[in-house]
Amino acid sequence: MTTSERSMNRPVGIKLDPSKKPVYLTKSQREQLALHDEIADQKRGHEHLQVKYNRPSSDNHCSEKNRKRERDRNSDRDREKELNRVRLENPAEKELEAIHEQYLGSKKPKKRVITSCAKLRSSFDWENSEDTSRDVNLLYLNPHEARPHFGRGFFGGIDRREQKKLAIKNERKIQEEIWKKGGVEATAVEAAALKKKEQIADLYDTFDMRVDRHWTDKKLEEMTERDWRIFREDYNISYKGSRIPRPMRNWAESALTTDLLKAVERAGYRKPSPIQMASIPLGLQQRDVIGVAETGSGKTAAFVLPLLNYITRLPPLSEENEAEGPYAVVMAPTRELAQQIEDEIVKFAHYLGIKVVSIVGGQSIEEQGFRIRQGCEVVIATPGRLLDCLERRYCVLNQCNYVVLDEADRMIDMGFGPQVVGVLDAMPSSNMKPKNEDEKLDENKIYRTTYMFSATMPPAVERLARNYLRNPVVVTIGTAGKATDLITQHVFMVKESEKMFKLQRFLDELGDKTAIVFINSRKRVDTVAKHLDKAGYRVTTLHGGKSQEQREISLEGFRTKKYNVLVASDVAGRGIDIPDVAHVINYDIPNKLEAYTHRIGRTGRAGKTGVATTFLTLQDTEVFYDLKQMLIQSDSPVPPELARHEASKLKPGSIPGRPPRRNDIVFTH
Ligand SMILES: Nc1ncnc2c1ncn2[C@@H]1O[C@H](COP(=O)(O)OP(=O)(O)OP(=O)(O)O)[C@@H](O)[C@H]1O
Repeated sequence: MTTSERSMNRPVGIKLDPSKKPVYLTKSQREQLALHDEIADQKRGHEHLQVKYNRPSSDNHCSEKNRKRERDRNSDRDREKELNRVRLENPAEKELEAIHEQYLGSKKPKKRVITSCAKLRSSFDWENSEDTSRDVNLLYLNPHEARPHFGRGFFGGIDRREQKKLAIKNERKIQEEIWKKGGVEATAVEAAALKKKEQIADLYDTFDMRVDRHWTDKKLEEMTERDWRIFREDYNISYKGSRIPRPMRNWAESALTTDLLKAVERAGYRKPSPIQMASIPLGLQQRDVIGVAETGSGKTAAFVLPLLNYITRLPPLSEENEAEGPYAVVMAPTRELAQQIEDEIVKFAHYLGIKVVSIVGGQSIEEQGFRIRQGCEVVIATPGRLLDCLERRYCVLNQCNYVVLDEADRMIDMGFGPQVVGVLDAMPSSNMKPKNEDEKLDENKIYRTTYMFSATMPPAVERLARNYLRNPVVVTIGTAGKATDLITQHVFMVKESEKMFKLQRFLDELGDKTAIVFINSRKRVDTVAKHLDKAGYRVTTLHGGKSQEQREISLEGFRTKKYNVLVASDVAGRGIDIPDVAHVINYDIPNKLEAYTHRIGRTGRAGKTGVATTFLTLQDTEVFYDLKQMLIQSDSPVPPELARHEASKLKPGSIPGRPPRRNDIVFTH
């Protein structure tokens, strides 16, 4: 290009005349000049190309248009930059800009931050038509279409059975092609794996996605994951733990021995209760279990049956090993409960011919020691007395690998924690399960199995469990700590002086039914019982201040309905199973709500309904909050005096005058 040609196209304001002296150009003028020349060159080149190929193709035409647009945009941007620069050289403009920046923020473009996510995001610049996967895989060729199959057991109209089958068919085809191309043959393992997958896919034909049958109509092998989920929901069973075996749906499906199943039938237990369904299979696999279920829901059989099943696996006691102690130990907080568990074990061990000994306070320790040394498979004990026996060497636990802590929280609450730990430490530790929860247990090996059961599980028990249980499974039926829905709860706000009169009114309505009246202190138990006795009621008492013999006579008299009112302290609050108690009356409310749950649980047992009445005074503020929550939770009426009392609105231990937190502040205009 000649100089004259160039000068003709110069931008306005920059004129060059070669005949005149050289002109000084500023930097910006030089830049402008260079840009102009560059644009002119490109334009010419393009015109040249167009002439060469005569007519531009539509694509070329498009891209040329785009390029032109891009060039225009660039020159606009340059012009704007230049204008800004000139403007900012002016001090007044500079000041204006600074003020603008101060109040309205900088106009400078923000640097774009590329997040790590954005870096990884891939963008494909190929088109659908370029996708080659459809040549190889039929699945892509015929993408699955949703068809109107609603109401026929398919999810969202998708026939998963067909989908699964097609997927495995294609997988086999592709795999075979790969083998063919590579000139190799499938190994037996690979072929078997493919075949197995096909078989699994075929199974979809018979069940799984179909919801036409309820789980109760299905055989065990037909149960799908979904059925098991519904089953657990139906019985309110929830688990916490790993590698959990399936619950049992009925006795026939359990792995209990025939003798035990016969004993279950003999006891009249037609169907297992939810806690039994969930925890018996766990016990049979020697898993450690923490079982939390409502009062009267059959927890005793839930630990007794796996315990007896375990004993049947061991050699019968002989002269050689009977001095080594029992095979299993059950600990319970009270003597009455220990004796009740003994009865339950004897009931289920009917066809096994095993010996059970109970070791509780109030009886001769020497005699108890003698009975153990004579040989027994199971010992039921209160922790204090058992530790005493162990320390005096009346008995040893050299071959005991099965331990049950019934009402574990109560034992800790009563201060028996050290004794429980002492007994656990006296057991052989060589058979503890591996700490690693992924390690599979050897079915033929004997491990130490620990069971903990209660209707309530406060944190102190969880601490004990952490130290002595290995990878336990926590089985909860319903809501932990909640009273069973079979009990109708009433709470009355009364004055202390009104209690006796009101109690008598309730007892008058009993007829031939039975009632337990709970009172917080032994002394008051005796006083109230005396009063009722004088008034002509058939009353007996039970508390820790009575001799063992008196306690047994009282309980037996109440069981046989010789007496229809039992006035008792908390000794009778836990575990005691007396059928058909119609009414539980809390003459005094216990100072902990867990005790309340257990006390009222003496009624409404084994599927029967019951009534619980509680007298509350204005001095019992300690439990107001928890009691109100409990009543609300179980849809029971809350007396208005309790509902509006300040103590029922604030959890004990929380600070009423706490300054409001940031989130609590409400701004008003
Ligand atoms: N599967 C069953 N079928 C029928 N009755 C049962 C079944 N399981 C337990 N029972 C009966 O239910 C009653 C309560 O059982 P159990 O004493 O074991 O309850 P629990 O859960 O231990 O109660 P608590 O928490 O008060 O100790 C007992 O009389 C028992 O015989």
